[in-house]
Amino acid sequence: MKKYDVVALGELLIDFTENGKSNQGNPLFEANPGGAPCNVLAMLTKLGHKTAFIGKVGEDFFGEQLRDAITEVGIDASRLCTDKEIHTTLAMVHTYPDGDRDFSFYRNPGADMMLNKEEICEELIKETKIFHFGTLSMTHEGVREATKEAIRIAEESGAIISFDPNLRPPLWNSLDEAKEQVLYGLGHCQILKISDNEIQWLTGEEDYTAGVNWIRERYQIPLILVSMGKEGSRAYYNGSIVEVKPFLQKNTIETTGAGDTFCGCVLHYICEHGMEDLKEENLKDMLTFANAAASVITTRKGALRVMPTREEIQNLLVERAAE
Ligand SMILES: Nc1ncnc2c1ncn2[C@@H]1O[C@H](COP(=O)(O)OP(=O)(O)O)[C@@H](O)[C@H]1O
Ligand SMILES: O=C(O)C[C@@H](O)[C@H](O)C(=O)COP(=O)(O)O
Repeated sequence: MKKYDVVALGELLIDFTENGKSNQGNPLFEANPGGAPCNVLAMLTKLGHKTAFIGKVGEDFFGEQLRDAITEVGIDASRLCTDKEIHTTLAMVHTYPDGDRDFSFYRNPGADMMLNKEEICEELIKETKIFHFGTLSMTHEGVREATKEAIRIAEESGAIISFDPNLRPPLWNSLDEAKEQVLYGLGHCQILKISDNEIQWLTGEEDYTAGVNWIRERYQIPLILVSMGKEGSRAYYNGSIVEVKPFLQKNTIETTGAGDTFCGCVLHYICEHGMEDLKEENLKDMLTFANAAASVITTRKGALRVMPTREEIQNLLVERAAE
């Protein structure tokens, strides 16, 4: 019996989310704990799963805030390292009127990039059913080596590997380098969550199914999820393709963390049902639950601390089914 359901590695940072204007008319920003892999764990923890995080923050005020936040939501933070010299990574989140967002990162360098191979705890990774990662931990050499070491251990111990590229182009020296690392991720995962714009960029295919076929001709990934923002999501599993419409909300304010919430719910479903022999009705249930949860997060600022409860998600499902 493994101790953890999901262990994730990657960035833990502060998302400065725009929140109104000061009396002088200057923009105000709210310091929300964020970082894609930890957002995923926060959703899983909310649904009752045992999770742990591997990453690095600075020995500073924001680093402490982040350690407190992930501990408070119930993620095991025993392998969250601190860097004495490099500050915690920060991201400014610029929100558009429809809730969509863009990031400006303050990471030159940032503490999340300073994680190194020696800090990877083999014992912890051996104790997880699922290992999850993205590509912010692959933008620079040292942390990339650490990520690959963690993947090696996870593979050796028979964990299911989950990958969400979360491509942030300004963080890469070149997009060719980004592509090379995304392809590395594809070669080492059994669950891929990829967004509409990422699959188009990676494969050169406008059509998502053609994009998935491009991936499948090169890599054997049993479960591929394409998240399509306001269009909902699709699951590709063996020969099945299932699409579920989104749960549009009247009060969407910003979509940061929607993809991570969605991904957390997919991993939740896999923790409960396994990866074998998923039927179309399973895939539909999984996507419906994940879309519903993700839509709730678009009505809240931040994500990590405010993940929906199982009850909130179920209430939304019941409410929409009755419409
Ligand atoms: N504006 C929105 N309203 C309702 N649901 C949304 C909205 N944007 C995203 N979602 C839900 O969140 C999921 C993930 O969002 P998406 O933007 O595709 O991910 P990512 O943040 O990784 O780019 C979507 O599949 C959809 O179900
Ligand atoms: O980790 C990142 O890539 C950026 C973070 O600032 C943010 O918290 C995030 O994870 C957004 O993820 P998404 O909106 O779910 O794609």
